[in-house]
Amino acid sequence: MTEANRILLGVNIDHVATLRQARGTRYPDPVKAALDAEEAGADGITVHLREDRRHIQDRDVRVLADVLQTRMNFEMGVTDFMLGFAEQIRPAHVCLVPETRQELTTEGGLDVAGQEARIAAAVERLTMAGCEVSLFIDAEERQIEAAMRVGAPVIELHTGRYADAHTAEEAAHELSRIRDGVICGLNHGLIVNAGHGLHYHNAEAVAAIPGINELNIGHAIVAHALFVGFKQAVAEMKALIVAAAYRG
Ligand SMILES: CC(=O)[C@@H](O)[C@H](O)COP(=O)(O)O
Ligand SMILES: NCC(=O)COP(=O)(O)O
Repeated sequence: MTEANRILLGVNIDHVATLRQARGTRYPDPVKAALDAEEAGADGITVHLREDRRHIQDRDVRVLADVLQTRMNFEMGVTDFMLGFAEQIRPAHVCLVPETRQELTTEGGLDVAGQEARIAAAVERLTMAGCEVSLFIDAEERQIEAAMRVGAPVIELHTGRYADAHTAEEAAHELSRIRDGVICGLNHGLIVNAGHGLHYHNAEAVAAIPGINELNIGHAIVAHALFVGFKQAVAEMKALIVAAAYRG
């Protein structure tokens, strides 16, 4: 395998915490899931500390920061509280995401082009704290160019529209938008990740896009883990995307 067809898997453990929060129990523990994921080949662990704390809690992030062997990708909305929290924790990666309280899940990409000064200030604060900042955006040229202007070295392209496509034509169209986004990001010197809604039947096509650096996948892995165990679920996803990237 060469640098050109290497792909990384970031495992999002939010929905292990969703199950715990549903009953207010101490289990299942997302920290245990993170450690199992690392043993099974995860290259990093993603957590989204939502403003409404529906899944991951502040303590989870603090404990993970102490115990992870790989690296944390900390997803957060652009708020003063979250910026201060990230400055304390100093995760290796911070991914800025849009957030509304009522949404079922993250619905679209961050509008970087529409709020460049605000995002640039956040990127600068986080960079000063030693975090590599990525922006979770739609695969649109104007958002990718804005990401570059605000100084973020990394973008994560939102694959939700591809994942939610109802027909093969729609999926092909959304996939080609992601492919164009990857090319555009690389041409602007950015590291390009992707994620959201990817599962065992749709991730390969995204992994096969040349130049993509990392896929962040959570819900599908946690769901599959119910039947095969967490390590096996992670190992299967890792094998699937690595093989797809290798085939190209
Ligand atoms: C930003 C993103 O795409 C994911 O982290 C997603 O937010 C997972 O958590 P939710 O299901 O709470 O949206
Ligand atoms: N940023 C996307 C992510 O971390 C995982 O999203 P999902 O696989 O839970 O939809």
